[in-house]
Amino acid sequence: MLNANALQVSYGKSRVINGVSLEVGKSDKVCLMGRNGVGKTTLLKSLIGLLAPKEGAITWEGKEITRTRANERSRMGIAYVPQGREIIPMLTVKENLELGAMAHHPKETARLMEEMLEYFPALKEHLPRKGGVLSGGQQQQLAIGRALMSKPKVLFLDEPSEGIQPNVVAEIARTLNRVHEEKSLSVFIVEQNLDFAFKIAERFYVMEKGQIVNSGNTREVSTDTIKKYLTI
Ligand SMILES: Nc1ncnc2c1ncn2[C@@H]1O[C@H](COP(=O)(O)OP(=O)(O)OP(=O)(O)O)[C@@H](O)[C@H]1O
Repeated sequence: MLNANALQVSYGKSRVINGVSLEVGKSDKVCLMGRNGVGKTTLLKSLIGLLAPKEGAITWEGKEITRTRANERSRMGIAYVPQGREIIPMLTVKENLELGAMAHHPKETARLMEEMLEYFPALKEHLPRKGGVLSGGQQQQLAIGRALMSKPKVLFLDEPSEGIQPNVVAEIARTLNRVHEEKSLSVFIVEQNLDFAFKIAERFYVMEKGQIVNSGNTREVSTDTIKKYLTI
């Protein structure tokens, strides 16, 4: 479904992604692991259209989208939950969720909201509250809910477990697996929390210094092998 081929991404003269190729299939569940600063967020931003690669190509359902803007990729079904969540603190929870449907599916907002609250019932009682007053875990659920309101085919999440209580992290894993199951949603998670990532992902990629250095099936690799890449 989404293919990246030999991507190179730089900030000015500093090259951060150096020849990355990867694939996210239909109804796939993938995690991308690696230490701080190896380029995971940079790679994600280039896949969703926030950073333009210097070299290489990205295709979506067979069509080249390397220079397609993020907004257009969102219309095609590519959604993104950024690191730090980026919910709008002064808008209510309901308004934050509505934003997800506004760009491409405004007429379906009510139906999508109902569906979303099925997936995240904990948000129901907070709908009239300002997003900024929610706990970190609730804000993460809100950010995922908002992304799902855009009816994505693939959801990219940047470190969704960061700074969140273990019970909420487990609930987020269950919900993502449920949406995957019921909607054939593809999920691509950037993570450093191995347990969480492996509760969801069927495949993994590991990055070091801007390159993919290991990949495979999560059931066929020992967690110790992956941990070696994550510890300093
Ligand atoms: N806007 C920017 N301008 C210049 N350099 C940047 C910028 N954003 C990131 N970098 C650099 O690019 C490298 C990769 O950063 P990136 O955030 O992609 O890594 P990461 O693996 O996602 O790390 P983390 O786990 O800390 O989020 C780092 O050396 C970082 O300092």
